[in-house]
Amino acid sequence: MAALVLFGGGGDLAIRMLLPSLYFLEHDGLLPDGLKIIAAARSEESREAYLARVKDSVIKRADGHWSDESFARVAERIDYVAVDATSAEGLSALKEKLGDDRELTYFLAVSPSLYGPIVRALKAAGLTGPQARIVLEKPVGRDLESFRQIDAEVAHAFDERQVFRIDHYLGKETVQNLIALRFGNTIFEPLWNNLSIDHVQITVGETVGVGDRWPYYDEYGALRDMLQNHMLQLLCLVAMEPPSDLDPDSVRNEKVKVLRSLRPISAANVRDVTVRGQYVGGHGPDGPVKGYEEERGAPSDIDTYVALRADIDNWRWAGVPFYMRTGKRLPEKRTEIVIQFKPVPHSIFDQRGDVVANRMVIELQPEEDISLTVMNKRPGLDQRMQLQPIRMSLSWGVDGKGAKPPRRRIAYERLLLDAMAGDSTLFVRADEAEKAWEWVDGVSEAWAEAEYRPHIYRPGTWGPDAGDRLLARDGRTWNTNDG
Ligand SMILES: NC(=O)C1=CN([C@@H]2O[C@H](COP(=O)(O)OP(=O)(O)OC[C@H]3O[C@@H](n4cnc5c(N)ncnc54)[C@H](OP(=O)(O)O)[C@@H]3O)[C@@H](O)[C@H]2O)C=CC1
Ligand SMILES: O=C1O[C@H](COP(=O)(O)O)[C@@H](O)[C@H](O)[C@H]1O
Repeated sequence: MAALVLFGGGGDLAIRMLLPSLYFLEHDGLLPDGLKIIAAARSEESREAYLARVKDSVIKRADGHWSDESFARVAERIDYVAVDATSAEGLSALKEKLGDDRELTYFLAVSPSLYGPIVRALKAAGLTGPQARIVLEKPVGRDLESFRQIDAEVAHAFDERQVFRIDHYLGKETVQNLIALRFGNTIFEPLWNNLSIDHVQITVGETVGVGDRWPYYDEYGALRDMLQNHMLQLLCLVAMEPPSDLDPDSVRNEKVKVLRSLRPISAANVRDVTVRGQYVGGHGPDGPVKGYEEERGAPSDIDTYVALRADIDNWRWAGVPFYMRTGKRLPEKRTEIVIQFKPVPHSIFDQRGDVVANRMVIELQPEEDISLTVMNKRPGLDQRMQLQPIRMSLSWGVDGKGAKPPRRRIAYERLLLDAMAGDSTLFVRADEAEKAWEWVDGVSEAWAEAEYRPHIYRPGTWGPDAGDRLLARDGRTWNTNDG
């Protein structure tokens, strides 16, 4: 029989994301027959109390998709067990519940510092084996060295084919749609290079602050929390060469090549090509909000905002900057990739400013959409032809048939199914994570060497002014989505 064990089953990620994902998979009849779900954490909690917490969380997310029957079915699979997962003895209650089950998927929704100890304990308890799989949440480690240490510990008990390093951005529908757009169509590929593309922007804006997560966040900052993983993965999917097929290794080989081509950033140019920021207190959309240092209760040099210019040194992308920015307490929850095409080489229209360069916006949040801005003629009998930019959306259901868009899935739904089925295409291979850490370590070392402290920014703004100057220096501006 198969079992999914959620270590950290009582924590924020599990309650807010993983259990609701499992409910939706149950609702859609996609969970494997007979699958048991065992939530494991140290706190003593009855199964009933745990299920009540899960139910509250699912109801919050269900939004028109709640079903008592579906919840009853998923609840039947769920058990809760109090364990200290860092020692073989601590795992005895779990071992008992697993009995003879050997098709085991372990999901480590715990602090990365526990990955090594938990893997050691699983091995010592005899709970590893060729049919077991382990899912590791990001970030694995906080730099290249700690990544390698954790990876070596994991490798004592699991082969690479059994290890699933999760990056939930890869489970987002639009991210997979980007693969479909690039490799399921012929029209974009001839344009997808430095001949037609001026630059690329990747923005991940969040309105929330760090809040209670500061003990974790203060060691990682925006660079390690978001850019090392989610944002570099997005960059890889935009920039990679077409893989020969969709096999996990074919895709991941191409992503690694991109990471290897990233130009290192050094202390000599770090102030020109990167920006660090940290929010202070002020007014958010719902009233006054604390600054990061007030939340943390002490001064801190950590970045809650980072923006940088990445250059990919290969034939396709030479001279095309990839600008990336992410931060907490920004004005909008917005995740998007902007492909900015070059302007027309010569305008035949009266005023050059009439012609706006084409732009493709791949929006992941708040809406999922891919749109292309093209120029067309403004209707009318004006003597001089008037142009206007038109945004064509490739959204679900915008095909004139008025189809109702499918429910927007939680990214973890896809990834949980894939991990249990052993499909690692949408997971991060060890060498990808290594290359990403190597590049990001270069940035953080350059910050340290150049003694680059974060600029402050007010909540509800798009970060420090230096973030705008990063693009202004190259004669460009961030996408504002207002036309
Ligand atoms: N929260 C989020 O939105 C996201 C989180 N992540 C990653 O997911 C992981 C978990 O994060 P999050 O849920 O926020 O963290 P939490 O602190 O909310 O949860 C951690 C969980 O681990 C359990 N735990 C701690 N020590 C042990 C132990 N020795 N044995 C068994 N269980 C233990 C805790 O329960 P108890 O104290 O009862 O043992 C708790 O259930 C982290 O790696 C984080 O970086 C990644 C993306 C987003
Ligand atoms: O991994 C993380 O992601 C979330 C943002 O995820 P999203 O799917 O809502 O965009 C971020 O808030 C968190 O700091 C980080 O650890």
